[in-house]
Amino acid sequence: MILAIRYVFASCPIRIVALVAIVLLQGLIPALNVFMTGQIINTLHIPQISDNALIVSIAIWCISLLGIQLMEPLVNLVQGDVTEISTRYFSTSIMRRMNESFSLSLFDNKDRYEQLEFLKKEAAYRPLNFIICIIYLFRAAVMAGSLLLVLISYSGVGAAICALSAIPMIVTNIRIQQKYVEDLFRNSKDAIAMRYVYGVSMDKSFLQEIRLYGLGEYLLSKYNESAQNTYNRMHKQRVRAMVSPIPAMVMSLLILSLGIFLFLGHLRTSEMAVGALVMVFQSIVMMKSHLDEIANYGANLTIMSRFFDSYHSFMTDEIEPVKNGDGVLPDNQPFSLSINNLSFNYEGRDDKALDGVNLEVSPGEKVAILGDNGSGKTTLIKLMLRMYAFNEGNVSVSGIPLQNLDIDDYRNQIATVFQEYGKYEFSVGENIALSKFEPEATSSDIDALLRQVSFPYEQHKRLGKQFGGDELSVGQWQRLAIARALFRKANLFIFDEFSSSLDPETEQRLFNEILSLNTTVIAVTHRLGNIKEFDRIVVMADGKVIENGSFDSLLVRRGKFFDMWHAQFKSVIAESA
Ligand SMILES: Nc1ncnc2c1ncn2[C@@H]1O[C@H](COP(=O)(O)OP(=O)(O)OP(=O)(O)O)[C@@H](O)[C@H]1O
Repeated sequence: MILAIRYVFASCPIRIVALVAIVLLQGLIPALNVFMTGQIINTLHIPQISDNALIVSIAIWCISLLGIQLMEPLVNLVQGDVTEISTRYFSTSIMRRMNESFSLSLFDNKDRYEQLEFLKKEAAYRPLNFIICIIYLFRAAVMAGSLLLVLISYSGVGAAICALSAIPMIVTNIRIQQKYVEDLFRNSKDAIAMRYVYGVSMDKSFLQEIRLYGLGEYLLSKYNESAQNTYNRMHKQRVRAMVSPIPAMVMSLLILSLGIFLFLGHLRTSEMAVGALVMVFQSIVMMKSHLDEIANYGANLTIMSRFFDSYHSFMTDEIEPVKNGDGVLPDNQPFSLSINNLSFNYEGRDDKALDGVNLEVSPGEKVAILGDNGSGKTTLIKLMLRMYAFNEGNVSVSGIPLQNLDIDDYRNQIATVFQEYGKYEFSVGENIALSKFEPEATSSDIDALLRQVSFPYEQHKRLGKQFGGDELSVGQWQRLAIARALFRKANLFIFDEFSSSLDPETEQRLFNEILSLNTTVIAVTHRLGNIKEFDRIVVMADGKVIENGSFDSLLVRRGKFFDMWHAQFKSVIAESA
């Protein structure tokens, strides 16, 4: 809880102090109003009281009433600002923390992945709930406290016992909420399944298959199954939440009755106006209702603290295994690569994705990497890009060990088209130049690239239906990803299945253009149409390099590459034979 308050306070300290002050005032005004009611009733019975004193008391009573009405919109105003600033603070802190990470390891650790999903989902509303809850709790505490003070002036012991009557309910509510959180956590597997299936049934990329295979009912039944599990467990929990506070309620009521009894005893022996007696009862009822609020909000806060625990651990734990170095590579010189005995297995997996890989690439060389699915091609690329830490073998770039390089500087000199490239629903130009795109300036470089990849829209065209823009075909998105890579003046080009959705003509042309670049090129590909144009071909299987040589030398060898070539060009070879 302290942690949560600390983080929320750090998000906008000045406004929070202002909010606390306003809420404090808001909490005190009703007690002032009640107190003034008592004063007015009491003074009415004093014969020598002047009209002026009565008018002052009534004026204060009226002002306090006006205060009660005015405070609410003021609290809403400041509270609204605080919640928005605070929500932005948490979301941007999480985004910044993500940016601090160099690698992809976050997503391979099961616990971290779940934590990220949790934070992603909850960051949008948990700080907001917490602030509202804690403000209401604070206000209820101030209101109850100030009413208690009013009551103490009539009977200290009676007031104390009335206040104590809230304790059984506070304890019981907190216990119930803790149990609720545990159950919710146990439910989270079903909750994740529900969210996933719901997401799939609304996701455009699944829609064709859902229609074609008639998956709608199947998804519905999967959703219902998880929803039913959740319902069964949570319903039991809700029934328990309804029944289990009854003993605490009875006990609270008994303690309260004792307090009232003491009050009555005290009031019977003192000279008190009937009106003041009514006021005391009204104060007890109001205090009781605020004490109940404290019990509810206090219990709700225990649910929310899980978000802040998780946030704290995400923000402070050592989660990045890749260490940055300070080595800088010279500009405008194609990189060479030297990979020695490199082995790697993903977190949580015993089998090796890479197993003793050796590979030398000279500056400016064009190398194609081939291999069956799952043979380790993409993993090798990811390791070259420093997306994972490794501790078996080594990789050097232009003579400098990878782990000694400044990662940002190194990556700035590399252009890549990933197998899973980004489809940014920004403008066409932004998709190419990303952070360097200036909407006001039309860059001739971007226009030239759009022509180079034969892209049909101009650079200011907005993309993405949800932003009122156009939708692209898969191949058009891929052309944009290629243009994005070509925009960088890189010393190493890495392409992982970059042409899978291109039409043959565009593929042929872009392949040739890329191969004519004065830079080192490494291309993972399954398409062998242009393979002859590469200086060298590397074939991988089971995480190992099994063949490495020129096109002609590998054909002569009659190994895996020979089989691949024949499998792809069987009919052409047969015709020409
Ligand atoms: N993030 C990951 N976590 C765990 N295992 C992974 C991960 N990514 C890949 N693997 C495993 O590593 C092995 C190599 O995968 P990789 O993606 O490098 O193959 P690939 O040769 O690029 O395959 P493809 O031709 O299908 O793209 C596979 O067994 C795969 O299951």
